[in-house]
Amino acid sequence: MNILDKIVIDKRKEVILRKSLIPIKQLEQSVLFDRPENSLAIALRNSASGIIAEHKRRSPSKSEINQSLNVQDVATGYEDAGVCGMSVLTDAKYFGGSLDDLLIARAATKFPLLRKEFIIDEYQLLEAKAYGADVILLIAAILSKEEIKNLSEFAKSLKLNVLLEVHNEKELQKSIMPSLDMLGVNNRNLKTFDVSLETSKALSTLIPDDFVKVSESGISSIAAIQDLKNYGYQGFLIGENFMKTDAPGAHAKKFIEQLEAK
Ligand SMILES: O=P(O)(O)OC[C@@H](O)[C@@H](O)c1c[nH]c2ccccc12
Repeated sequence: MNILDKIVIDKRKEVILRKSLIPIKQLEQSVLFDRPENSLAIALRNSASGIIAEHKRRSPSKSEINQSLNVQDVATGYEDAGVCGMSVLTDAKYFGGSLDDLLIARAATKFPLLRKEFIIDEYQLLEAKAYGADVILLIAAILSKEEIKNLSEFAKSLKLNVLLEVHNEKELQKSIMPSLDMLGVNNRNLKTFDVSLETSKALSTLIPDDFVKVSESGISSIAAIQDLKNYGYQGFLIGENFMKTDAPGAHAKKFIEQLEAK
């Protein structure tokens, strides 16, 4: 069994437990529930840099990245840096994140927030909304076409943007549908952890132009972004390169300045 299978098995158990602890009604009563759409897709289309910066303490591929930072400082640092939006890992077991991280980031900022999670159930979309997310991630490798359709349509009804993540042509072919806003290509194979930016390049021509194209993972240089822009990418999801430093916001700021100077 690969790591992704393990994560999904644990996630199914976690969602059952969460549902029994917090009823849907309570999530819907969150003061954050009725917020208007705050579109990451539009922010990316209008941006010169297209950076989405991530909060990630650890990961199965890297174990520890940074355990000492405070999510509020990271969030305000990223917002000051001028990134288009922030991705917040909320999985606890494998990534050391939580829904409270999302809530803290929401309280501190106004830019679009992505709940970075292994979504398998509509309940997690209600949680995302209730804790302040504007965008959700759907991972094609763990969902059927039917599930992608149902979850993305439900997300749209909650005024959440949808970023659909693929890693190969087969996942892409089953996923293209109008209820998605952005198509992300993960350069990291979540089953083996191999990373190659060639994955984004190879899949770029197969993504219809009406979706904002996002390249995810393993991006650490200005040159890589310039290269990916030539393949039509408008969004660049960067985690470790910023999070491994003692001041992710300051590093994101410098990175964006260099990018915009080119
Ligand atoms: O830290 P990196 O290599 O810059 O990657 C960030 C992000 O793309 C990565 O964390 C990610 C992409 N898709 C995911 C799905 C689940 C968990 C994590 C991810």
